Amino acid sequence: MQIRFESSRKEVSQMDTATLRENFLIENIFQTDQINFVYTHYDRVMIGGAIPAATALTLETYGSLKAEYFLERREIGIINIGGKGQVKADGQTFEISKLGCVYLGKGTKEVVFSSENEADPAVFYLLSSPAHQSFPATLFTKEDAAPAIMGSMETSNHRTIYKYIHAGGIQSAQLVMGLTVLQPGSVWNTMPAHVHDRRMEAYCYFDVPANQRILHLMGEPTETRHLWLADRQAIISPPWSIHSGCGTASYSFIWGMAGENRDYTDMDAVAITDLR
Ligand SMILES: O=C[C@H](O)[C@@H](O)CC(=O)C(=O)O
Ligand SMILES: [Zn+2]
Repeated sequence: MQIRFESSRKEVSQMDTATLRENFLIENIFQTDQINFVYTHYDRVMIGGAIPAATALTLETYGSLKAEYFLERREIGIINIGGKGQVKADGQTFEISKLGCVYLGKGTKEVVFSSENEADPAVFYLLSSPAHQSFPATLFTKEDAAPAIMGSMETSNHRTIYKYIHAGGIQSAQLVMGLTVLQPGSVWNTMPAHVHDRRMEAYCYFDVPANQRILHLMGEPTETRHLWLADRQAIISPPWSIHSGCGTASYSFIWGMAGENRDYTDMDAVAITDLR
């Protein structure tokens, strides 16, 4: 497991492209028949992927967690961006289709990922944060998520936000998670941008056409930087950073946060005209 330490605002303002990418871009978590994680010290969030194809995959603990099992002191949100699959948690099986979400709380001992069809395997995005309290295992489909339409065609940011894990949805200790689907022809996410220094955030872009890219923006609002991301790549957003992107085609992405609260609307908006 790769461990990423924090960078200060000042350091980030002086990073070149390669250094920015080393610190914030997550390129290779999705590998067939593997579970891979990156551990970020921003709120101790773990960002991972699991593609069970030829075999089912069991979520194992990592030495650096010093825990008997992965979810001993953690909770996890799981969203499927691939074919139909299953998540088995302490004997309970959840069927999870594309864009479905399963939440598993602290104390869940055995977690197994599997796919219905090896040729079209489930692709599970995993986001885990420390938890002090246990909440029930819960499955949500995208229809359960009370979709919210945002933006407009005229400003190229027409998109649907599906909120799964948050104060008004699936209950958790601190994890907040959901996904956003851009309407055809719209390319901008999270514009106007915002910060929420009470919570870190991570984005994982998917359904990006192979020869297209996402121009992701980060940094303090008056000190922005950009990185080019491809399909199924994720990016860490420090609590003081904006997180916004523009695609060369329409796309979707999973967002997820951990920190001080679980209120989706706790954001400090940044006026477009104030960005630098
Ligand atoms: O704190 C919330 C997150 O940044 C995202 O939910 C924003 C987003 O999906 C969007 O505006 O497109
Ligand atoms: Zn945000």
